[in-house]
Amino acid sequence: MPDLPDVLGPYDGETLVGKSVRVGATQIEFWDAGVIAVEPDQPGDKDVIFSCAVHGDETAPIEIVRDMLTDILAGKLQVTHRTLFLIANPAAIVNGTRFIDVNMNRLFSGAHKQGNTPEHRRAAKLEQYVTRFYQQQRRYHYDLHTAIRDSAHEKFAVYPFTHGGPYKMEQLTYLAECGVDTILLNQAPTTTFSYYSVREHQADAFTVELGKVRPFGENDMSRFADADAMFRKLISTTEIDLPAFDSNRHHVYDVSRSIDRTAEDFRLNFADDVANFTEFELGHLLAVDGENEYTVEQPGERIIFPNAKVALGQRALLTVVPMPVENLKLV
Ligand SMILES: O=C(O)CCC(=O)N[C@@H](CCC(=O)O)C(=O)O
Ligand SMILES: [Zn+2]
Repeated sequence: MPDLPDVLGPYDGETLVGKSVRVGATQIEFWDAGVIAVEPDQPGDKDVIFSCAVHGDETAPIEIVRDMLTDILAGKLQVTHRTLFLIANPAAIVNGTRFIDVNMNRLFSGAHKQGNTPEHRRAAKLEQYVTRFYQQQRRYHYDLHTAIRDSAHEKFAVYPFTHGGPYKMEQLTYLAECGVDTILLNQAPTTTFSYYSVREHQADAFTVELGKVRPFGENDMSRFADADAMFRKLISTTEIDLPAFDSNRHHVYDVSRSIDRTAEDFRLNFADDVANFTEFELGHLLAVDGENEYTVEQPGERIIFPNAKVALGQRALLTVVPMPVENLKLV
């Protein structure tokens, strides 16, 4: 298992916390371990957050963030817009696990007040850092992840619940340019990091799934080239020149059901290697939660994020149904 400094370069923060360095016309401040604010002297009108390692074993996003930081510190990537990098759970990275005590991506929007583990405390601090950071009117937050399973759509993003608000064509196009051609529309409030930024800070925020979880050293970084290039473009260009919105580029799925594990004897009725977005026929038994059986209720219903090992009371499976892009309220 690599030590934190090996995987993050100098960004573990123990030596840098409270310090700042100057690179050209940019100040780089180390607010905390894994919390790095990049402040151009004459910033543009966007505030951009990239977070990674909300799940500590999702290594590709950590490498993408590390490489951006390395290039910023070397003066090779010039930042135009204020940018905050959040390496959310360094302890879980060192441990090589999704989390230490609890899943951090269930602890935002105040849910961290329900406990006192290191993850609860870190989630509370991350909220404070986000609040401290956002100043401009145009706010963005891309919370970068990789998924446990293979996926029929390798790259996809969760569009947090908009409370009836429209979906932004510009954001869908930006994500498609990143290679993220598939969007899940969440239809309820959650305690995820991306929903927190949407709800509390009116940011355009997304959970972005960039591929499959792999250990450090096993990521094929060429698979992230488009995303990496667009992330860099976002922070270094005053206004990105995006192509016009094209509905044919996007696969959209509506979240149909969120199935929680409530019983000790929870099981999924399909194999561990069944990929995200796999469709089952109507009536197929998907999961058994104690006395309750969950079967496919709608034609075209597909599974996503299945995980029988989640803690009691947590989401063990989502189901989604395809939605024609034409049905979306777009702006
Ligand atoms: O692959 C999996 O089963 C989990 C991948 C993952 O961490 N997904 C996020 C999605 C967050 C969201 O719904 O916005 C999570 O479960 O936290
Ligand atoms: Zn994740």
